[in-house]
Amino acid sequence: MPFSKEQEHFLNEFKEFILSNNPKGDLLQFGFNYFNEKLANERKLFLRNTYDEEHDETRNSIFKSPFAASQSRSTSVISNQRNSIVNRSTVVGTASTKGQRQGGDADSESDNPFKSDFSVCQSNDIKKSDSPLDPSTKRNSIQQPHPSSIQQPHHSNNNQQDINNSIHISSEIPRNFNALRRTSVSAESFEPRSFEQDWKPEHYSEKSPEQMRRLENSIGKNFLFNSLDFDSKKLVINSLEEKKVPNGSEIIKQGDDGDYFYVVEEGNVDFFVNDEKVGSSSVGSNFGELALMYNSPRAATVIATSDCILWALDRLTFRKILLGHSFKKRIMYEDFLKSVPILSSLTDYNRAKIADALEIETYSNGQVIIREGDTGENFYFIENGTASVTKEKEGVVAQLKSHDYFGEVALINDLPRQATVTATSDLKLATLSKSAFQRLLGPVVDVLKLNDPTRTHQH
Ligand SMILES: Nc1ncnc2c1ncn2[C@@H]1O[C@@H]2COP(=O)(O)O[C@H]2[C@H]1O
Repeated sequence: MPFSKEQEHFLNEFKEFILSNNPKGDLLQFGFNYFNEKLANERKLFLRNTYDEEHDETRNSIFKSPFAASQSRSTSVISNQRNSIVNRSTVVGTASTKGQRQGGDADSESDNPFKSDFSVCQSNDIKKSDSPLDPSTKRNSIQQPHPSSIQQPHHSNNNQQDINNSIHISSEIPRNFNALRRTSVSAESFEPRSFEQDWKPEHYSEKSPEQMRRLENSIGKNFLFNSLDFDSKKLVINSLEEKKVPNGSEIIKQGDDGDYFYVVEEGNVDFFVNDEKVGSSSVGSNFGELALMYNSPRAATVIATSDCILWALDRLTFRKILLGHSFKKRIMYEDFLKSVPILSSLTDYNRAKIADALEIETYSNGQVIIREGDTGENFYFIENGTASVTKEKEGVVAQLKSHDYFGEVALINDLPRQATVTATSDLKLATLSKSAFQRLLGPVVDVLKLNDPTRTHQH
């Protein structure tokens, strides 16, 4: 049977790529990288397209997404800053009179989404033979040499051409290529719409109406789930598997392939990168998303530090449902947050957590965002546009532009707002609540303090 046009094109493209890079040695790794990169780009384009569709009400808006430059579809992402994602019942903040707000608050993650009496269980006890949660598993130090950093798809900076041509794979053979070969690439296509009719997750098990109500009550508050429409939420709930994990178990091992994403109903876990503790989390939190999002090896080892009840979502359901919705902000804000100087010292993981917590506000030229003397509730990054900072006694004291931040002084010093900030163009802001600011910007607080514009006045 002859190849179809599409198949022929596909093969030719790969052939050309091999010819132009002339890889020597580990061809399999080379091929893996090529297709992994393609998959990542497909995902990114998909997310942007979905974002476009969701935001088409303001296609003519003049606000620009930080990712706009990456699109030759100049009317697409650029023009999509709708004031709230109302149609999907995902709104957390409604449009305020000050500005318009959209997005979810990952802060709600810190609420206990599982606090209700939780006897809804699937009796999916962990299979000893193949489960990463095998309670008999002892914590081993990691044998496999492994890149400590989180592997992420390459993101060239921003134009459609770049996206299409962003496969820049070295033809050099990785020295320890066998040990480092990543095998977790997933062949699943990133087209949620195509499965909606017939696709059922592998571990799908209908919950009773009573179980459903209780599960929905408990996880509905988690930011991961409150962005889902009714059908997707039902699918996710029916796909969750309960995992009981004894204290001391290794739930995830750094370097392994990603199989499940976890939400903690009960108990505490610690995270280790290269055997060094990097954090911990407890009730209502979630983990294990990175390997599934980026098709990369597990970035950390996760150990239960008490008996835990976890809800696990399989990789495919995670990718098909949650990735397209709940983690969209991570993908959308990844490049932006990387390019904000104050955040450059943070790890990718910390920036991802910030992206989860961001909310978007839009203001028109002339609108006041914060007023001198008010109580400080939020911290802001300028995603697009300009603003001026004025003090009653001094007049204009600063001009702000894209990638600048403001609103930190009141939060770090526990003071009323020290100045008024006014939009001097249409303005798009990414904002963090005070609690998210305190929780997520801890590592950069010293730098914020050093840069505190009121510091010279105080000393
Ligand atoms: N500092 C950290 N670096 C990487 N992963 C972390 C960190 N802290 C917590 N984690 C979580 O540990 C998980 C290990 O599996 P994943 O790489 O899939 O996803 C990871 C994150 O959810």
